[in-house]
Amino acid sequence: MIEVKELRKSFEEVEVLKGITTTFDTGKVNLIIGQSGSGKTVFLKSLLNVYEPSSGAILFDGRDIMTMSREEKQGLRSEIGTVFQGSALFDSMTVEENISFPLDMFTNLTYREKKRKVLEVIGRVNLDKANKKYPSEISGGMQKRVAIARAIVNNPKYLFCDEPNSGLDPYTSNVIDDLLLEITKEYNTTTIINTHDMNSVMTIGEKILYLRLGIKEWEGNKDILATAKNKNLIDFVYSSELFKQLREFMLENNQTSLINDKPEDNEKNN
Ligand SMILES: Nc1ncnc2c1ncn2[C@@H]1O[C@H](COP(=O)(O)OP(=O)(O)OP(=O)(O)O)[C@@H](O)[C@H]1O
Repeated sequence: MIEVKELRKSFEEVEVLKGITTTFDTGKVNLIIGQSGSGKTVFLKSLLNVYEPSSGAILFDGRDIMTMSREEKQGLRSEIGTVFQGSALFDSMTVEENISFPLDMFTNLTYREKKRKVLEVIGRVNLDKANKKYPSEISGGMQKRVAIARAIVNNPKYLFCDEPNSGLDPYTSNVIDDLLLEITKEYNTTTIINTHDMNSVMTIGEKILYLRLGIKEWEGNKDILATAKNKNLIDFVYSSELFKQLREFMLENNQTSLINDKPEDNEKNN
């Protein structure tokens, strides 16, 4: 679980994050959404301590990153898996070598132990036939799966993904979404994903945090999204004609979720 309390981040005179308080539960997929410039990347980078927050608290299962020693931060770093935009793979390394990288960096495992773990996650993301290939020899969707395999190879407690669907076709995006949801359950990770993909929001958004101008404008989940009353949120999520019509259809048919779950009554800040 990650708890965020009154998080603020300024760059010189400009305050980008204006006191965000929220909780991300273990074993859940948490999505951060919002218009360009709303502060999603600064928020994610603050959680990862790439940016030092100006004030507030960020607790990783009770451990406040703001008061940790350098060694404690390094220890925490080994518990975090990341999937960044563009997959960020090493071009000169094979799929297998790319995936082994965090084990080489953060563990003292033997070659055989690393190999076993790498082959296990390669199987998990269905890349068995690609392990000796280089990133340039595989598709964008496969590269994303390599990045996900690399993020989970060291059994992280926390999984951070920045725009995991960017540049992918809708079918491949669904494959990646399904994989991230399954992995979150199997590895019991606290998963936090920055996304612009409204399909992801409606299918895997177990928790959705909507940022606007650096504040938490709304939080909820995919099941209560269609009935949310926050106008800014509605304008943002249902800005495309297709999603607008889908929302109207769902409301008319009293079906607030794409999946037939019962909506939970936990909408806040609407
Ligand atoms: N290193 C930085 N120094 C100064 N200002 C920054 C820095 N990084 C981001 N900002 C500012 O913070 C604001 C939020 O930027 P951020 O990148 O977090 O937006 P975003 O919601 O992730 O946008 P997008 O969806 O386009 O990626 C912007 O006004 C941006 O100019």
